[in-house]
Amino acid sequence: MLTSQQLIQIRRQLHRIPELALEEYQTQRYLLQVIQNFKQQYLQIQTFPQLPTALLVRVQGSNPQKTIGYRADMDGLPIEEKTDLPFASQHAGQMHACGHDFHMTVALGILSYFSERQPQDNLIFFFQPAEESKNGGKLAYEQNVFTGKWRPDEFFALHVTPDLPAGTIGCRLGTLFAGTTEVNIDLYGQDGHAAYPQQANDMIVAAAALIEQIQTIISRSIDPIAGGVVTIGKLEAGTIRNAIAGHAHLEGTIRGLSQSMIERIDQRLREVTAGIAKSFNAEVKIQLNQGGYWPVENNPHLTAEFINYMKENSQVNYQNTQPAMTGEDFGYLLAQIPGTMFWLGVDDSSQLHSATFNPQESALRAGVTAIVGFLQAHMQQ
Ligand SMILES: CC(=O)N[C@@H](CCC[C@H](N)C(=O)O)C(=O)O
Repeated sequence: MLTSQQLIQIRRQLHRIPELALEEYQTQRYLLQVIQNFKQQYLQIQTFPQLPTALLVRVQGSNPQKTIGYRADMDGLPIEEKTDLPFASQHAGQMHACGHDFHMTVALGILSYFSERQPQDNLIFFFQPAEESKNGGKLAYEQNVFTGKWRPDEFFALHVTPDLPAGTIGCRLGTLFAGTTEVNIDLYGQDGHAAYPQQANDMIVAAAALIEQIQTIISRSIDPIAGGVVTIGKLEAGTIRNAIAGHAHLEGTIRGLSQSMIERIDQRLREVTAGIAKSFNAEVKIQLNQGGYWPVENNPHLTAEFINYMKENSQVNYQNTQPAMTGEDFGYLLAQIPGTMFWLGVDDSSQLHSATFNPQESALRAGVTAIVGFLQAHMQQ
């Protein structure tokens, strides 16, 4: 079984080599290298030409009643790391700023344990590409990655959170994470000289008006108790100070804790964008894409069992958590296969997706121990 020091070394190596969605080749090679050092007797490894960076590892159970899936996402983010850590990202402009290096390391820790102590039930570890964008979970499901003996009956996964003490497990019955819609908007007007605005149609001004209007969707169009989010995270327009921009491109994300909330916000965003396009005499192209980012709905039965185990185990620090507006394409997988998503605390003052995110590595061992314990107890149910 991997020692605490080995877990830290693995996490640091993964942290050095973040790769973007569907480009996780080096990450996959490294995972395979680590797994080759485990006892192979009960293991089977599968890769897929249709989703080449994905990786499935199956552990044959001794007396299987079911097949339990455990998923860890693999991709990093297009963020330039600013931590100054000795093991900081070696890939310019890319960073494991969402803790997927932790997710993979904890999965390897659990896998190493069960490679040496054959589990009663079968286990399937799904190392999933493309969680941050391009919905790798949905792609895997639709491309029949989980067929025959590779289909789990249940699925579990964690996400790290800087908001809980290191090693704390957090979870809740019901909805854990929001569903999200990816937003792409292009506004087209007339470019021209900065000195002659009357002869042009300025898309920077139109984009500014649109962004202001978008802020009214949450404050004026939806039930404040229900909650929702629209964030425009990227705006591109113009080339130089003395030219009027004829094109603006906006990217953002919508979040809601229910499908109906997401649809309501989607609809208002379309209406507001059409209104701005009309008032600025602009052409507009709007693309709203939910993909696999469905609300993460925990299965009542499995999640109650998970929470009870964590609460009753004196070695585990457990906290009930509120629903979060983060998204996850594990929501899509949980809509197909029952299961539970939960948090692992990593105690940091920087948030997820921050260039200074620096999770506490003591959470690795605590996470492995808590999850191995739960899986063992769950197999005896
Ligand atoms: C945990 C986390 O941060 N997940 C991502 C999921 C991406 C959602 C989707 N691509 C979008 O941008 O809407 C998140 O941003 O919450």
